[in-house]
Amino acid sequence: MTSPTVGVLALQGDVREHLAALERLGVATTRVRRPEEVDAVDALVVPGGESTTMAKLARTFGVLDPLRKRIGAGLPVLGTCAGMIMLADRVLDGAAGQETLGGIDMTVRRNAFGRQVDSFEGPVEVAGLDTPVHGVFIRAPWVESVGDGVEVLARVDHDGAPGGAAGRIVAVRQGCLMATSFHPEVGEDSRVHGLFVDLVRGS
Ligand SMILES: NC(=O)CC[C@H](N)C(=O)O
Repeated sequence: MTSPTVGVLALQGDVREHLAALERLGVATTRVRRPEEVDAVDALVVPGGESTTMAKLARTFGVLDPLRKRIGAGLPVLGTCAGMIMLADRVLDGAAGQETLGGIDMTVRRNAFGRQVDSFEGPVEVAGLDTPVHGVFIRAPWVESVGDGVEVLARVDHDGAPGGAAGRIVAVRQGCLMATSFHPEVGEDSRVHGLFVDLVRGS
């Protein structure tokens, strides 16, 4: 796919920052809020925000099931922070009855980095990038466990230092689904979005 249109799920969260990051890469973008808009995109970003609110709004706006269907049919999706939770097949410490879109065979722990350190920043080495990105973690989840088909792209130590093999999983990929615990849309560095756009173009 040479010139894909990438949608940003625009129910709640930091939609504008994702649109800006994609536009810096020269990608055509659009906001997705209604069922007919779900069908109009070649790929989707699910932003950071609040996953329980986002899931409820997705149900209310009638896009939860259409999105699940498209993800099942191979729609490439990047989820960041709350968006990572939305892409998880299993959630720990979720709200009662919390729904997700699912798609990535992983168990995500919501608000995992704890209340004291619930926001921190630091360098994150991401597979496929030459130098670390500046990771911004805001009440971030981590990935507790992944299935066999899931590639781990990044880990950090609990305190936010680069984690190596022992660190917590903060970025993953399964097929054309990608998720990060941190917010790559904050700041001017669009390289994580670039990795996603490469996936979209290759799909
Ligand atoms: N910055 C974020 O997206 C935070 C995610 C939030 N803690 C949630 O559970 O949805």
